[in-house]
Amino acid sequence: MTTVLGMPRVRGAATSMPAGYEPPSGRPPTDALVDRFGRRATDLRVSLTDRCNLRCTYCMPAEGLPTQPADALMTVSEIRRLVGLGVSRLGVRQVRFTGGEPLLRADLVDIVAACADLPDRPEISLTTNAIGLASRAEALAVAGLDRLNISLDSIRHDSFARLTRRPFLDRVLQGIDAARHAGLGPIKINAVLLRGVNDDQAVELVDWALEHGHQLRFIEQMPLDADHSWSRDSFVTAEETRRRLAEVYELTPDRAPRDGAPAELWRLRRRGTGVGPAFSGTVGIIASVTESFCGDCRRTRLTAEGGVRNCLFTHEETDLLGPLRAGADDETIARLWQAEMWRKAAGHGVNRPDFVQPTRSMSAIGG
Ligand SMILES: Nc1nc2c(ncn2[C@@H]2O[C@H](COP(=O)(O)OP(=O)(O)OP(=O)(O)O)[C@@H](O)[C@H]2O)c(=O)[nH]1
Ligand SMILES: C[S@@+](CC[C@H](N)C(=O)[O-])C[C@H]1O[C@@H](n2cnc3c(N)ncnc32)[C@H](O)[C@@H]1O
Ligand code: SF4
Ligand code: SF4
Repeated sequence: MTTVLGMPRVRGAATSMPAGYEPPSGRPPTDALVDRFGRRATDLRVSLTDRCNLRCTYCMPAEGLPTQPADALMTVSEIRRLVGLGVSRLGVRQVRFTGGEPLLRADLVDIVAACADLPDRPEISLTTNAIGLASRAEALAVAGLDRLNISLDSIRHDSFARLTRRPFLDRVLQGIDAARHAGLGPIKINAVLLRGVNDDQAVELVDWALEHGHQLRFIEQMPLDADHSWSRDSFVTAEETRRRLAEVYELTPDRAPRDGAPAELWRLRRRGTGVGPAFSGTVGIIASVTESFCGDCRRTRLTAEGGVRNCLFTHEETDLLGPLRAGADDETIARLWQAEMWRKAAGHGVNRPDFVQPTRSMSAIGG
């Protein structure tokens, strides 16, 4: 077992610790965003809004959710201050903007530019549903966006509309094209498979992605939907996804170091004897539930209202925006941020019998 800061590093079995291990209490011992299990958060995910123009069934309810008033959201300068503090004092190296739908922020280009202009500029990425990206991809690239991940669960109009409850597939595809033309590729495409809706479409999604030069990642559905419709017995597991792909492709694990990434990469080779297109490439599988990667977690999150969350599944947050608006200095804010990360749990606990879903759902947390 490797140790960081003299503490055991959690690997693999994310929710269990070595017998007898007592995590230390008290204050974190360095200026980084460390937790009691020796993990160091260098990857900051910033939610820019809790609003969205889709209603994906695994995320939001059909009628939407109450949203925060505009003045409760972090402004461009507040985002720059917190991201800057994370980068200059707390070891953050990567920043990802998410939501809700980050493209709904009219000032998204300004937010990206403000963070790209920081000393020790972090890598800047975006996770989006791509609606409205067609007209903004170029400006985002010029502002300093390094890369982006786009969510797309089906390339069939009927399934897309059923999953997202909106008929906007063409707009998403236009957004993806525009991003590629703006030089924002290679683009990662995130797809959640839902039983009875698109679980029969894994291979066609892979074929489409390979044909267009995108990297597709299948994501296990997590119990973070507002409708609480997730069921342990029916979500599509990584294992099942691999089985479906194996009917058409030979899958071998990619040997590149995973380096804390949620996606496990698999190399694909189409089976057959020269019949059909000879596609090959990689596919990612994000097995958040059945093969969790919490032991290597490098994440810290800011909600759109400036609260720190140490995990997607935590039930608690520490407000940073309130103190910032009240005039707190960088030292005070950094200590609050560190204290929240210090109490991060070993893992998400979804597989434990006493698991309780967080009150906030994915769009409100920032996925
Ligand atoms: N378990 C877990 N899953 C997460 C977390 N953050 C995001 N996800 C899931 O991972 C999926 C992919 O996230 P992305 O926003 O594309 O980011 P990423 O895959 O971490 O980013 P890359 O650096 O591009 O690999 C999301 O759709 C979520 O379902 C997290 O902190 N924990
Ligand atoms: C919450 S969305 C926010 C960004 C943007 N609206 C989008 O959809 O890309 C971020 C990611 O979370 C994923 N997501 C949402 N709910 C999820 C759930 N219950 N389980 C797994 N992934 C989920 C989406 O598929 C998307 O890739
Ligand atoms: S997954 Fe993204 S696009 Fe879909 S409802 Fe949630 S926030 Fe909106
Ligand atoms: S569930 Fe929590 S601990 Fe696990 S990878 Fe996600 S944020 Fe990290």
